[in-house]
Amino acid sequence: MFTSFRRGPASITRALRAASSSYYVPSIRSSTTSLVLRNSAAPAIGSRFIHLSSRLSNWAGQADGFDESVYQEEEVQKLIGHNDGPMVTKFEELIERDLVHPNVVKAITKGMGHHTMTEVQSATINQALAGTDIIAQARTGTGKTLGFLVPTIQNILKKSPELAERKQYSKARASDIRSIIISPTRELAEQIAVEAAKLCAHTDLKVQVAVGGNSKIAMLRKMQREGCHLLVATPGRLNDLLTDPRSRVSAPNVSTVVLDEADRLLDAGFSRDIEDIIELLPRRNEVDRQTLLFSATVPREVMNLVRKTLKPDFHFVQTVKPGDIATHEKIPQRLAAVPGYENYMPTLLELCKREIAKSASAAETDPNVKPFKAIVYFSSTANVELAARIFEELRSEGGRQFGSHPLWPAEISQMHGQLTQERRTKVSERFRKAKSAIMFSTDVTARGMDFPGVTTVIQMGMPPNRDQYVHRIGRTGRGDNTGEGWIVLAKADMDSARRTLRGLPIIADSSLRTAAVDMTCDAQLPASTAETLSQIGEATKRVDRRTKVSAYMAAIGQVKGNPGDTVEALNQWTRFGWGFEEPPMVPPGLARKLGLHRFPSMNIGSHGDAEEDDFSPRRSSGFGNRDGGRGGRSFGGDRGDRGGFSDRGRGGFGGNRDGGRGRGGFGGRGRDDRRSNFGDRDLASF
Ligand SMILES: Nc1ncnc2c1ncn2[C@@H]1O[C@H](COP(=O)(O)OP(=O)(O)OP(=O)(O)O)[C@@H](O)[C@H]1O
Repeated sequence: MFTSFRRGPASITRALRAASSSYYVPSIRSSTTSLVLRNSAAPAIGSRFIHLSSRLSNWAGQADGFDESVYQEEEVQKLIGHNDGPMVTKFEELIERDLVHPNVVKAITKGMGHHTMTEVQSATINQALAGTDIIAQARTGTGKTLGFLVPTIQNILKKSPELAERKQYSKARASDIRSIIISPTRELAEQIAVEAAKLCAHTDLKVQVAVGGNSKIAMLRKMQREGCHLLVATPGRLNDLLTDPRSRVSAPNVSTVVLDEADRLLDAGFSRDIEDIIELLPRRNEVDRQTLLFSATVPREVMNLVRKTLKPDFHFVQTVKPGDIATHEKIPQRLAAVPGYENYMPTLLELCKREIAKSASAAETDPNVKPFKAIVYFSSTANVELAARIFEELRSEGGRQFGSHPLWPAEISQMHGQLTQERRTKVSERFRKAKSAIMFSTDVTARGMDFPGVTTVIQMGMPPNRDQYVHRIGRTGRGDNTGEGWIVLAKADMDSARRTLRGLPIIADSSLRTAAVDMTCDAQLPASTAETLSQIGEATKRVDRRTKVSAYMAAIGQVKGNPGDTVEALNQWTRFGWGFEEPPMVPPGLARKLGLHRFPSMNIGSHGDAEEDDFSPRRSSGFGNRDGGRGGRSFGGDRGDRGGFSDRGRGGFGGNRDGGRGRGGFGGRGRDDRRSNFGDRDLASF
C-alpha cells in the first residue's frame, strides 16, 4: 500500500508522521532529496522500512526530525509508485510472480527450510531485483546474506537463462565472472561462498572463493577447471587476481558487485583496495552494473563514500532506525565490572562453569535447551593466546579423563590472524560443528560469521569501538535463536566504556563472586570462589612467561584514555594475576613511541622482555588489519620462564579449595557482599 500526499512540504511531513507514527523520519538536508515511504504488505514479519533515495547530497545521520524545507512534493509524487506491486514476503511468491527462478527458490525453501522472508530480505530482494543500487542496514543475524545473494544470482540467470538448469558438462570459464562479492575476512568469504553454492545447487552457476592465505595456484587451477560466474573474495586477493595477467581471471561482464560488511570495506583499512578493484572493472557506461552494500552498521562517514560507489538513484534500505539501539532486544547484555584486569580470568571461568552447569541441568528437563557455546573476544591476538592457553591448561586438568576438568564438556579453541589459513578454517569448522565449546577470538570472527548454536558472547575489556561491540554481540541470537551477551570491564576502562557504549541496553550484573574479589589483599573467601581462583592460579602458573609478556605488551600498546591509571592497572595485573615481581621491562624507544615513557610506573629498561622491533600496536591487534587481522604476538623476548609465581606474587590466587584465606575483597565487605565495585549509580549511565 502506498501513501500519497498532495499538500506542501510541511504538511507532507506531518502527514507522513500521521500516516504511520511508527515510521522513523530521518533528518535529510539536501535541495534534491527525495523520500519514498512505503507500507509493506508484510504483516507477518512486521515489515516497515524506509527507502531514502535519490541524490542525497548530505546525509545528516541522526534522527532529529525531518527538515521540512528541503524536499519537493513533486519528487515525492514521482517516486511514489516507483516500485509498483505489493512487496513479496514469502520465498514461494517469487516463483508465482516469476521474479526468481524456481531452482533458486527450491534451494531456499527445500534446502534451507526458509519460507518467510525476514524484513531486510523482503525489502532488498524486491528492490534489488528491479536493478536498483542499494545500501542496506539491518541488525546482525537477520538474513542479509540471502538479501544480496538472491537478487545477485537471479540477475545472472535473467541475462543467461541457459545457466538456470544444472548440466552434466558445464562450459563455464574463469573469465566469465558475472558477480563479485567482497568480504573483509577470509572466514566470512568462505561462509558466503558456501551459502551461494547452496543457492546455486540446482543451477549451472559456478561459485568460487578467493581469499588470502590459501594457495593461489590451487585456487586458480580450480577456477580454470570449473569456471566461475560468482566470485566471493577478500579485497587483497581479488586485487591480486585481477591485476595478475597470468591468473587469466577477468571480469569483462561483471554486472553485480556486492560489498558485505560495507562500512568495514569502505573504511581506511580497505577503501584503497576497493577503489582499485572498481577501477579494474569495466566502466559502468560500457557494462551496466548493480552495486549492493550491506551491513549492520552504517556510520555517518561511510555515506560520503557510498555516494561515490553507488548510482545516484540508489536506495537506502534501513530496518534499524538511526538513533535506535543497533543490537537485538532479544539478546540480554550484561556487564560484570571488576576491580582490576587480574579479575578477568577468574570471572570468565566462574561465568563459563556456571553457564555450563546451568544449561546441562536445564537440558535434563527440556531437550531443546542448547549446551553452552561461547565466543570470548579480546582485542589483541596476544591476549587471545594467553586466555586460551590458560583455559587449555584447565581443560587438561585431570589428565583429560572423561568429565574430570572444570570446563567439561566444552571444547577450547583460539582464533586469530596469526594462525595459518588452514588452521583458521579448521578451527572455524570445528567450532561450527561443536555442541559445547569456548572459542577465544580476536575480531576476525566479529563480523558476519554465522556459527550455529552460539549461546553466549563474552567481551573481555573494551571493544575497539561501538560498532564492533554491536557486531560481536551479533554472533549470538541469530535468526530465530536466542542468546546472551556479557562484557567484563575493569575499573580503569569504565570511563571509556561509558562514553563509547552509552545508550546500549547493558545491565550491570553482580552475580559473579570472583568479579568482586579484591585480588590485591588477603581475605576470607567462600569455598567455590576460592576454588575458581585456585584453578585459574594453577593453570596460569603453567603458561610460559613469554605468552604473558606478549599479552602485557599488546595491552600496553592499546593504552588510551587515562594512560597513567591504565598502566598502573596493567602492572597490577602482572603482579596479582601472574605473580610477577615487577612488570615486564619495556625498551625506552618503545615506551617513547607509545608516549608512555614519562609514567613512573612503566618499567623501562634496555634489556626488556620485548625487542624494540618486535612490537607495534597495530601488529599486536587482531583488529584493523587486512583480512580481519594478521596481528600478532611477535615479541621475541622470552627470556625463559622465570617461574611466573614467585613467593611474593603467588598471593594473587591465594585461595584454596577449602576456602580459607586468600586475597580477595570479601574480608572487608563481608561474605555476602556480591555487589561489584562499581555501584548501580555508575552503571546506570549505560
Ligand atoms: N528467511 C529466513 N528465515 C529464518 N532464518 C533465516 C532466514 N534467512 C536467513 N536465516 C538464517 O539467519 C541466520 C543469519 O543470517 P545471515 O548470516 O545472513 O545474517 P546477517 O544479517 O548477514 O548477519 P551479520 O550482520 O552478522 O552479517 C542464518 O543462520 C540464516 O540461515
